[in-house]
Amino acid sequence: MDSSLESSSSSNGMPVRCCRTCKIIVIGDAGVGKTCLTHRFCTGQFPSRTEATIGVDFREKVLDIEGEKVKVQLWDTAGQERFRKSMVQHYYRNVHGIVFVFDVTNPISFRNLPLWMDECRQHALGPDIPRALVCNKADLVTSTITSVLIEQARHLAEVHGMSFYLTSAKGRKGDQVDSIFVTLAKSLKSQRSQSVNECVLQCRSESFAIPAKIIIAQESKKKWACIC
Ligand SMILES: Nc1nc2c(ncn2[C@@H]2O[C@H](COP(=O)(O)OP(=O)(O)OP(=O)(O)O)[C@@H](O)[C@H]2O)c(=O)[nH]1
Ligand SMILES: [Mg+2]
Repeated sequence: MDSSLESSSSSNGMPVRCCRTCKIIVIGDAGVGKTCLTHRFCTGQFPSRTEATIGVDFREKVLDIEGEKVKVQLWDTAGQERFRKSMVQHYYRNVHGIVFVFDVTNPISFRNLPLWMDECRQHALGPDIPRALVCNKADLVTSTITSVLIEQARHLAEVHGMSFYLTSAKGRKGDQVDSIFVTLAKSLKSQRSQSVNECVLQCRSESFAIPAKIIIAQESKKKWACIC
């Protein structure tokens, strides 16, 4: 799916603003809480019941990032192999950000993280794409075993240059859940600003053979596929 340029109309029918769309995929083993996390972020609620995701579920939320509207489009993917097989190619197309999730009560879901990272690499998602590692179900943390797992996860995140979050989709406060997606959207925005700045500098230092506006548009497209 492509990112898109959206516009809304004012009362006189003129477009009044546009909104960048960023695609963030949420991946990890079955049952780790991907659906609950994305649902919590978009609605503020923990779903009363969920079923295994089949293929993908889409959720969206428009954020105001430093005065700019950014539509965060979440791809809540299926963890079960049989429900994701036919969709994998679509998951990894035009991705702007990645959220890896594991369940703190399920060490296997932690040990499987390298497989999810490999799948990203196989689909040409490089380390330049902002990513987060989420240790979910923090409300169930009880023993030293889970504390050790959390420290290992923190280390893994550091090694791979990812931000780390200990969250509960069920907890009373949803701040940490919000932070995952808001921080990713912010880093995408700053990444884009940087690419535009680099571009402007490049235009200044080169011969202006190509109009600056066109180069900026091309650079922006790489990152967001949408310029306003
Ligand atoms: N206690 C607790 N339970 C959670 C939390 N997040 C999810 N769950 C429960 O974990 C189970 C699986 O949650 P889902 O969000 O459906 O998991 P998923 O990763 O989307 O699973 P698939 O769609 O099969 O890949 C459900 O019973 C949820 O209620 C959490 O933060 N705390
Ligand atoms: Mg799900």
